[in-house]
Amino acid sequence: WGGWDTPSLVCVPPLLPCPPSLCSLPAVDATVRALEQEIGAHLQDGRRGELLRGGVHAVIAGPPNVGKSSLLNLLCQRPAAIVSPVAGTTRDVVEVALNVGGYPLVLSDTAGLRDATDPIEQEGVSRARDRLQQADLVLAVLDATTVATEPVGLGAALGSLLPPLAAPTPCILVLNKADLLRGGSGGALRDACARGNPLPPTTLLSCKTGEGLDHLLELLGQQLARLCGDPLAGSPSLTQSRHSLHLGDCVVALARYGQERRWPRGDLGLAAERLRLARRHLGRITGQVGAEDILDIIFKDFCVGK
Ligand SMILES: Nc1nc2c(ncn2[C@@H]2O[C@H](COP(=O)(O)OP(=O)(O)OP(=O)(O)O)[C@@H](O)[C@H]2O)c(=O)[nH]1
Ligand SMILES: [Mg+2]
Repeated sequence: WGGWDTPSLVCVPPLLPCPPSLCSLPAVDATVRALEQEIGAHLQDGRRGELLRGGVHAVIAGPPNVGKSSLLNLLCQRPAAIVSPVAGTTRDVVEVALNVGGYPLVLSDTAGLRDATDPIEQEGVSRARDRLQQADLVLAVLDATTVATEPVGLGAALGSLLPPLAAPTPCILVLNKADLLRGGSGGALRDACARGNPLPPTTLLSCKTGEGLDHLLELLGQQLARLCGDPLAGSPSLTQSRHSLHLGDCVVALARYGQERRWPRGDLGLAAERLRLARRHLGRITGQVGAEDILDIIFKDFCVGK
């Protein structure tokens, strides 16, 4: 110790490596990695939160006159869609919101899928195909009195009915007009429904008598539970796309922090800036919001000015 006139002796030498117990960077790296993985797992929740908030979009599809509109009316317990014996009755998409077993369902009735010649019906079929591409769940309806009675034939009928979908979409096959089945075909179809493979969950139904409705509701409940998960179990779901967006940006910023730290000559200042950005994206969800976020929420959720 040389007193006040020898300041170099009291400075901590800047180039000495910091003792492991004091150096916090590896701990920060590990925490950031864990956070990145945790947020990534939330983002991989299969849109469960969004489905719980906005409803599972289920589309009723099938050839004309098989009872699609009758099915919609049966499920919503009111004559929401026009039913008639004339094939090609439904043109526009008819949408109803329902609650099935506590899960929100947005059910759409669509025009019968066929090569229509009438231009208005063609437009209806085109809208039906568009809806199918956006569906979270498909209720494919066939006429039980005209289909093959063994699973392979039924699977082929289903395959030729549905257009190739953008993503693998869960499906329930409904064989309607069961009240009209004669002879042994009812039994054969029941066997096919029970056997499953290569069919999706399949049920016989009569929209006229209500026979098979309980089984259909059971299958619907199972699919909804699979799509939405149990909202009371596990980690909270992301119920708004805004949350997913900010969490996605946050993960990107955390990943860039990691890149900066792995790079042999990575810049600690830039790495810190990545963390600051990540924190800002999280803040947009947790309440540290900017003016633009407030406007966003007002216009999105409260519809002021629309
Ligand atoms: N017997 C019997 N008839 C039914 C059943 N479901 C529907 N129908 C009749 O089948 C006809 C067509 O029913 P819709 O519900 O309009 O059929 P759709 O598939 O919507 O027809 P499009 O809109 O033309 O594609 C109507 O006459 C219904 O009353 C059923 O379970 N049993
Ligand atoms: Mg219809």
